[in-house]
Amino acid sequence: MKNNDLDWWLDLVPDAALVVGQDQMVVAANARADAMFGAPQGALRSRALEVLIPEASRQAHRQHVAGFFRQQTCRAMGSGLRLQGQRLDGQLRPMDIMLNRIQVANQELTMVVIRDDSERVAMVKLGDELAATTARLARAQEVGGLGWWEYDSDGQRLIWSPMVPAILGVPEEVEPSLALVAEQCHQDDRPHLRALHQNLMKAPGTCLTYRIRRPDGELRWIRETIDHGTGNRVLGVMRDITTEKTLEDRLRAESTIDDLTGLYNRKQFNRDLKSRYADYTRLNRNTSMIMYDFDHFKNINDCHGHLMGDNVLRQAAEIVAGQLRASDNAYRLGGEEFAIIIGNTGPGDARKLAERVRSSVEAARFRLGDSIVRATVSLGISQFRASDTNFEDIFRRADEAVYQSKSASRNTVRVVA
Ligand SMILES: Nc1nc2c(ncn2[C@@H]2O[C@H](COP(=O)(O)OP(=O)(O)OP(=O)(O)O)[C@@H](O)[C@H]2O)c(=O)[nH]1
Repeated sequence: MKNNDLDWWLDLVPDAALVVGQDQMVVAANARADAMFGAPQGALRSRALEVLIPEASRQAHRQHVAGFFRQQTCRAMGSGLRLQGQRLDGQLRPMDIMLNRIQVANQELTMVVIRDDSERVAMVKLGDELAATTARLARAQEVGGLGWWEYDSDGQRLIWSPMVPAILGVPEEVEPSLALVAEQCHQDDRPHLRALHQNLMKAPGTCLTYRIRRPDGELRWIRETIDHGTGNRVLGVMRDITTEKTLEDRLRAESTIDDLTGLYNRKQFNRDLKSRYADYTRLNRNTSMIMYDFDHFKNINDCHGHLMGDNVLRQAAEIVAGQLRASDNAYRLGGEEFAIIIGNTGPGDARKLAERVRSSVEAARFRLGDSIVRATVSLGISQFRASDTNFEDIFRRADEAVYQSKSASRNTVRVVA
């Protein structure tokens, strides 16, 4: 090939191409090469090749080129490496470079064909990031006990994430099937789950908690939320909530507070009464106890509904709590039965407090929506006695006193000291 053929020939190359002499000067460059390196047309010619190479790679590049001229080969440069070229504005670009020996007018030259590798590098990076995100997400789902399934009503096809079989305790390769979930579901919860599955297309927005029995016999609590998938698809998110549920049950069992009224519960009442009895036997410090029970409470439920009944219990508890001193404690013993333990108080003070409780409940107007209800309570008072053999004796007498109030006229106070 002759020198003047070189430009014509380079223009035929579909990629950016340069021809470089052994002195590493650019002998010729096509328009694509100029554009790739951000040079005005023809500006690359007669430049040192090194201006197109990032500073950090120049040393390695010199050795590479020297080696190349010793071997008579055509090869990809730096295969396996991420090569970068430097544009004249200093910007670095990933590049794929092919070297080829050519002879022009008896000169040994190198033809350098360059492809901009940015897109491929960006795709590889994106792929790596996607793989990392997918792995993180899978791990998060595993840690959180979270699985998902998607049902396509057009193709009647179900797919699920690997966490679903893991939650169900079946092999990962098991064919996705909602019938399998229903089969494992606890028999008491199964009708609800089946109803949900039969109406999947109307289910988005639904949340269901159910139990499953895994093949290894383990019972698991699942909370399933249904949402819209893409197109005609329904998405189900299954969460294994066994740990939370167990904790919740334990906390409830350990709790000393009544959920409805916020007063202490029966468990705390027994503890406190026992401790007061110990004070009485050791220090001769007496305690009074008031017990009270709503009158004809069944009528309130029957006439105004259970919600109103709950509301009366809640509001009355607030009213009563407002009557107490810091040393008094109020309890809900169960149902519509309540108690107050009063420290260091004689029967006279206990009676005054009981009367205040009675009259404030009687005076209250219990409201729920537009409804207003009135209620009364029957109260009984008792104290520890020297003949008592355990802490429950005072309780039995207070109960007896309530019974006497009910038998008298209700809405009254009786004492069985
Ligand atoms: N709303 C509501 N009702 C309750 C709750 N606990 C118990 N009850 C109701 O309280 C009513 C108690 O009824 P009974 O034991 O017959 O007593 P009563 O109707 O109050 O009649 P007397 O005690 O004889 O005055 C029942 O209808 C129970 O269902 C509760 O937490 N909320």
